[in-house]
Amino acid sequence: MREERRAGWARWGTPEHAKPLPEAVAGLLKQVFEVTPPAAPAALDAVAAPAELAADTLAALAAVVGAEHVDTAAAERALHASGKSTPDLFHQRAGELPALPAAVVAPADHDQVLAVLAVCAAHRLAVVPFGGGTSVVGGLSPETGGHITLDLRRLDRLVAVDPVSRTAVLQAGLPAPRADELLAAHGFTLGHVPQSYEYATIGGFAATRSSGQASAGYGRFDDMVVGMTVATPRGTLTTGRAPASSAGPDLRRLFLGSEGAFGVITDVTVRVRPLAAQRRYEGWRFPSFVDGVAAARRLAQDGPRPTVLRLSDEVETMLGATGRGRGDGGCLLVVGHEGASVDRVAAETADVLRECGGESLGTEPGEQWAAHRFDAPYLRDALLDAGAFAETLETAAFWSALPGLYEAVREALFAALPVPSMVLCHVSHVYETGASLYFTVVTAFGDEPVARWQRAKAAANDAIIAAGGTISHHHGVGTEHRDWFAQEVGPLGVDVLRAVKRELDPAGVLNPGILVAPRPAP
Ligand SMILES: Cc1cc2nc3c(=O)[nH]c(=O)nc-3n(C[C@H](O)[C@H](O)[C@H](O)COP(=O)(O)OP(=O)(O)OC[C@H]3O[C@@H](n4cnc5c(N)ncnc54)[C@H](O)[C@@H]3O)c2cc1C
Repeated sequence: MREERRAGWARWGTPEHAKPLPEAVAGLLKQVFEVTPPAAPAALDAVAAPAELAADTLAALAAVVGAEHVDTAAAERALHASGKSTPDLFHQRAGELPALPAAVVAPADHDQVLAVLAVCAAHRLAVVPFGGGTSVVGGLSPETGGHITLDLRRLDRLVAVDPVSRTAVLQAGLPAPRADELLAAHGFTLGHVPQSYEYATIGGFAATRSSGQASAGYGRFDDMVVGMTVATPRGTLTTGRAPASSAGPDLRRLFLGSEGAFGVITDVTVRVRPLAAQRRYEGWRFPSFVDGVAAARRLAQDGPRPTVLRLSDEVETMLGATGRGRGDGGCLLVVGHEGASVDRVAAETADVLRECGGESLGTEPGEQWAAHRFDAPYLRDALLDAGAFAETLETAAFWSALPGLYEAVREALFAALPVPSMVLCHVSHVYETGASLYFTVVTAFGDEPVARWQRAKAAANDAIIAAGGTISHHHGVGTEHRDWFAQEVGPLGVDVLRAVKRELDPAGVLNPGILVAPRPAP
């Protein structure tokens, strides 16, 4: 994994998994967007990283985890300085990392995590938990740098499986594919498949309240978590001792989405499901996005509930970004069924979709989507190599607010972006009461691509709050959404979160500036 991470410097995947741009897209970029390929990315080994930690601090950390697990090499620090948003990739490509850690520390177990936190509290040293490093909201980049990164890669065991209750205890640093591999040996799966599946970890999913592509059937990661062990500078907290409880507020919920600001999640007890006996993915065409949204709502509210439900708007359908565009207009809905009664559920779903005005395109578009479900970030690499910027943002709202939110975000983006730019959207997570919207923006770099994106993103964030959406359905808050998150929860909400943080992390060393801004000095 460490070699793979090196190979993934300044891009999403490793070069051998790179996906070339389709010729038509490459042509469009040159002719319409007039892009020119940028300079090659800075080499990882060229990143300068002067030593920053005092000898006594390094010795205290080494005494806990062993000197071989405290890495101060420049390359290792650079690889842990940020996540994988497009602005992160720009910083990496430029070799300029605003929040370089002073060391990367890799504890072996929960007790070592606790002991590292004690060292950090004693030395007033900021500490950033690091799972798969796939954050897209600045969750790994506190404002100052000079912190230590707590890389959880050695917490990589399946601790226990309870086949009777259908639960499993997974250590936080397990990457999702490895967690599924270990569970498969017991006949189980998580059913959690975000687009970042190849690299993201169990602890990261819990810390960010992640949501996967099959959330319609398996639920969000929040729904899967039945318990957690959390190391804090004040000691250990264990949450979740029964499937349901009315014993006070649910402390699990306090740590789900806490993004490393309240503690370090060291293991997660998850609900697991039997491995799917059958799978079937189909494509359906709807005359318009409005019609497709109405069909998705009908299924979400009245059933039957497919495992995957993914509706592209007209532009995304045309570009075939999440499935195969048919070139004959309308919107593509991908419907996936996994489990034991696929044929029955597929037939019942088909009846409903037909009633809602859908036209079956057979299994080909659905199977195509499934085969290419992880391609988009690789294509983003290819776009960046060509000189075009591709970045995403997401939100969610109640069904009644969804059409207004869709229009408001598109308008805000178009007003802030240069001409020509493209804005694509899909719905990929549905609930009885509402759904998510996921936007993709494609535009040329311009002179200052990061500033260009920041302006567009700020305009979209303002529009989201004004139109009644949440600032994030599944990417989290990090530093990038912090100001809008504060508007969403209000000043009292921020104070409550600060009070929790103060209690668990009195020295304020855990992920400072992530989730909530530090309290201003009196
Ligand atoms: C191309 C791409 C596609 C993506 N697709 C999806 C998607 O489909 N659905 C989705 O939900 N998200 C998606 N994301 C966002 C990201 O993958 C998720 O937020 C994921 O849950 C992060 O997991 P991670 O292990 O990489 O965490 P990291 O990026 O390492 O960390 C994320 C945050 O959690 C904290 N953290 C990590 N581990 C722990 C821990 N054990 N204890 C406490 N705090 C911790 C970190 O400090 C940081 O603030 C995508 C990202 C990319 C780059």
